[in-house]
Amino acid sequence: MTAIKDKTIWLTGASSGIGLALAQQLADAGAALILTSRREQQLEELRQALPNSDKHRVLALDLSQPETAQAAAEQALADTRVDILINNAGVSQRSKALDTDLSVYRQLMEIDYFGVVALNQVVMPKMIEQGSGHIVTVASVAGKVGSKLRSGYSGAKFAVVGYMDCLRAEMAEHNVQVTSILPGFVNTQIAINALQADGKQQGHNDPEIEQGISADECAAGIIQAIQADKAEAIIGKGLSALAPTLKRFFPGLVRRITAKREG
Ligand SMILES: NC(=O)c1ccc[n+]([C@@H]2O[C@H](COP(=O)([O-])OP(=O)(O)OC[C@H]3O[C@@H](n4cnc5c(N)ncnc54)[C@H](O)[C@@H]3O)[C@@H](O)[C@H]2O)c1
Repeated sequence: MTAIKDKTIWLTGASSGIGLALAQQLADAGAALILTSRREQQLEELRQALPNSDKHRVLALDLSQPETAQAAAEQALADTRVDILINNAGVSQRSKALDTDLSVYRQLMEIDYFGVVALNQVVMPKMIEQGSGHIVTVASVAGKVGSKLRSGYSGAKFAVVGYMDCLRAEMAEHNVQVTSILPGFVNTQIAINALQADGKQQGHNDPEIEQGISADECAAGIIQAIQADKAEAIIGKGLSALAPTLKRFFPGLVRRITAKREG
């Protein structure tokens, strides 16, 4: 059982969507937060608006440059205990495999995969020394089931789910919990910020994302999964949340559905 109150929690992607909802709920629950995303000013405004603002701090990092982000975080957190790391920052994709520039695949891997590996390497030595800790990554149902227009995103999310499985095996002897979160559709900026074939943002929402669960519901589910030390938690409703189970028992059905659906 992982407690939240008075824990130091490093949260990435805190400026928007699921991360913003997590920041609010974790601060309400009495955590001391290290807030990460790219823009320092935006994070500082968030920090000041949170309950117990003096307990929280800001650490702006660009996870599309994992080596630079890792070095900056190592320096900034050298003397800081981290009880829980929540790797939530991420970027999605809306483009066909046939058209997508190789640089877009690399960018998705940098942020959604290498960014996670880089920050985990900052906290792992601390957690091993502490004899406890919890590493959480917000992956996706797309890390279990592929569908159209997401070949790079799904590739990065499948990779991160596999990496987290290995990490769980290696961290067990150190009393470090490892949790992968697999959200279905959640109504955030994810589709608006999704990369297209040329690397430009899509700039508009998708109907299925608009009809997804709220960021608040998703954040509440993530906190429950952390508290219960779940290895993996699917959070969502409808087909997007059922997809991993359907794929396991009815793979042919899932292949037919994904070939038919436009996104
Ligand atoms: N919304 C969904 O339907 C959905 C479904 C499954 C998984 N997810 C995952 O949930 C996580 C949060 O996404 P969201 O839905 O809140 O989307 P969002 O676009 O609203 O938020 C993404 C967050 O990641 C940060 N980020 C993006 N690129 C970054 C970079 N280079 N460096 C540092 N921070 C960066 C953004 O600043 C923002 O805070 C992502 O990992 C996403 O893949 C979302």
